[in-house]
Amino acid sequence: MLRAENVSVRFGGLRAVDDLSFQTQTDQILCIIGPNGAGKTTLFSVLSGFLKPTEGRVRFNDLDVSAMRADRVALAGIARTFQIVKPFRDMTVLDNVMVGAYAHATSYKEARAHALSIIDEVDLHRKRDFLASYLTLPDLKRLEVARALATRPTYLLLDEVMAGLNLREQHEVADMIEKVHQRGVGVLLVEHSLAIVQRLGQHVLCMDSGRLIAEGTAADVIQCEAVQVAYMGIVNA
Ligand SMILES: Nc1ncnc2c1ncn2[C@@H]1O[C@H](COP(=O)(O)OP(=O)(O)OP(=O)(O)O)[C@@H](O)[C@H]1O
Repeated sequence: MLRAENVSVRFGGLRAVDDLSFQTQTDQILCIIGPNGAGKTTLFSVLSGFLKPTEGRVRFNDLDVSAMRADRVALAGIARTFQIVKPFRDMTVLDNVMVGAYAHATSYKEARAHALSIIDEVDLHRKRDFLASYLTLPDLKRLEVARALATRPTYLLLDEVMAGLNLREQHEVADMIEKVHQRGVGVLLVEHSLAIVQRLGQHVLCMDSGRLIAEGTAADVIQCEAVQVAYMGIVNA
């Protein structure tokens, strides 16, 4: 179970996240939507230990994530990707994924075997010896997910992993996310593409100005008047 309890994050006078609570389980794909600046990435930073909340806390099973360093949170089982892909560009795909695999591996052999199984899972096996700098954007996204998966997460936090992809590429990445989820990894997704939210989101949260303004099924949240006004810019919804 991953639970945010009354989490607030203030940057000076700005409440980037404002008294937000929710919980999710590994059997769920949770999508977080909201307009630019709503606080989605800030919330991910809190959930993954990169940022301490000003108020409230995050619980991951019995652990208080808000009191832990980001590297400890990752080791405990929460891995995140970033909006802007950040691979080691002058390293191969395999070496990039091995960096993540060393989080739990005790030998080169074990790290390599685990990295290869993850590379298979994300369909990058034919490109495992390519330098990351030679990958296309869709493959860079796969690599980003692979690097996170290599740390053996219980929860995988994907921040706008579809950004910059066309609809076909988005659905290919969605296929990969479903496959990962089916083997028991909890998935949290910050997503702008409503087609993907409708496909993947078993539970959807909508944020606006740091606050949670709607929560429920994708259909319910997308039809909610407050969401249509805040997110889709529909006046008199
Ligand atoms: N380190 C920071 N210092 C000051 N303000 C910040 C910082 N990080 C984020 N903010 C502000 O907090 C608010 C929430 O930002 P955040 O990036 O979490 O939103 P978001 O919903 O992820 O937006 P987007 O969809 O554009 O990525 C914004 O007003 C942003 O400018």
